[in-house]
Amino acid sequence: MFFKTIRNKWKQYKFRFIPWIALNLKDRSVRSVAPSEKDKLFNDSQVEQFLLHFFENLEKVRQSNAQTSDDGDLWKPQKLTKEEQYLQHRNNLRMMEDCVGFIVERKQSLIPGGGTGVFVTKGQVPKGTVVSMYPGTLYRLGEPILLQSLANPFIFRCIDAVLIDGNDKNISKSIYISCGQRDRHGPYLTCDLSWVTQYPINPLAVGQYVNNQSKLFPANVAYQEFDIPLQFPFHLRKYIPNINYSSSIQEISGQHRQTRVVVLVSLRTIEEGEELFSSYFTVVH
Ligand SMILES: C[S@@+](CC[C@H](N)C(=O)[O-])C[C@H]1O[C@@H](n2cnc3c(N)ncnc32)[C@H](O)[C@@H]1O
Repeated sequence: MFFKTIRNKWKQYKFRFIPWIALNLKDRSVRSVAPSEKDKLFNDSQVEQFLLHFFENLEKVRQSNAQTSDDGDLWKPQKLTKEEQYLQHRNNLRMMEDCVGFIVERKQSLIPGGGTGVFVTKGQVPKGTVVSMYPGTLYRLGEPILLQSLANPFIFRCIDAVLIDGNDKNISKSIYISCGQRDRHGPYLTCDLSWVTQYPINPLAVGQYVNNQSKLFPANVAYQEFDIPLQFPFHLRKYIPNINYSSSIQEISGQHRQTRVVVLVSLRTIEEGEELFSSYFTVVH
C-alpha cells in the first residue's frame, strides 16, 4: 500500500529536478507548459542540425590538432595530460565562438550561496539558440538509481520520466565512465567521457551547473529533450555527453536503444556576462 502510494505520487510528479532539490530552494516559481507545445521551443530537426554542425566543427579541430596521421578516429581524452586537456578545451572554446558566436563557461554564481553557475563569457546568444547540454547517465523506469540519487542535486527528470544523473563526482562519475567504456566499439567511443573533468571537450556539456531562476534572475533558458537518431554519424557520437545506464543494444530484442540528450535553449537574447538560469520547476500538464 505504502509503495503503491509512493509510486502513484512519483507518476504525478512533473518537475524537472527531483524532490530533495525542491526542498533546498526557496524560490519555486513554476514555468507552466501547455500540452500542445510539449515543451519544445525548437523543433527536433533544428536540434539535430545544430548538433551535427557543432560536432562537425569539434571534429575539424580534433583532426587539425591530431599529432600523428595514423591515429585515425582514435579518441583518448583520458590519456591527455592536464595541460593538453586545457589546451584542447581552449581550442574548442575558440571554435565555439567562431561557430555560434558565443562562449559559455562555468564560474561562481551571482546568487549568494549558489555555488557554480554557467555564464555567457563571450558574445551574444540570440533567442531560440542551443546554449548548453545536460550531460549524464540515462536511467529508464525501473533501472537502479536510488543509491546514486541520494543527496545528489544533479538528477534531472525528463518529461517521460527518464532520469539523467549529471553529477561529475563519486559513484555517478564512475558509473558514467564504465557505461561509456562498455559501449565503445574497440578504440572508438560512442559518448564523451570528458565532461566529468574540468575541461570538457564539448564546451556545451556544462548544463548541469545552470542554477534555478529567482525573482531577481528570471529564467533565460529552458530544457528540451531530443533523442539522437540511430543514423546519427558514428564518428560524431564521441561528442554526445550522455550514455544509457543499460547497454545501448537491448538484450531481448537486439535492437539499439536511442541516446537521449537534453539541450538548453535561450528564451531571449542573452548578453555577454549574463548567467544562465532555468526553471527547475517546469511542469508539463
Ligand atoms: C543542479 S545543481 C546546480 C549547480 C550548483 N550551483 C553547484 O555548484 O553544484 C543544483 C543545486 O544548485 C544550488 N542552486 C541552484 N539554484 C539555486 C538558487 N536559485 N539559489 C540557491 N541555490 C541554488 C542548490 O544547491 C541546488 O541543489
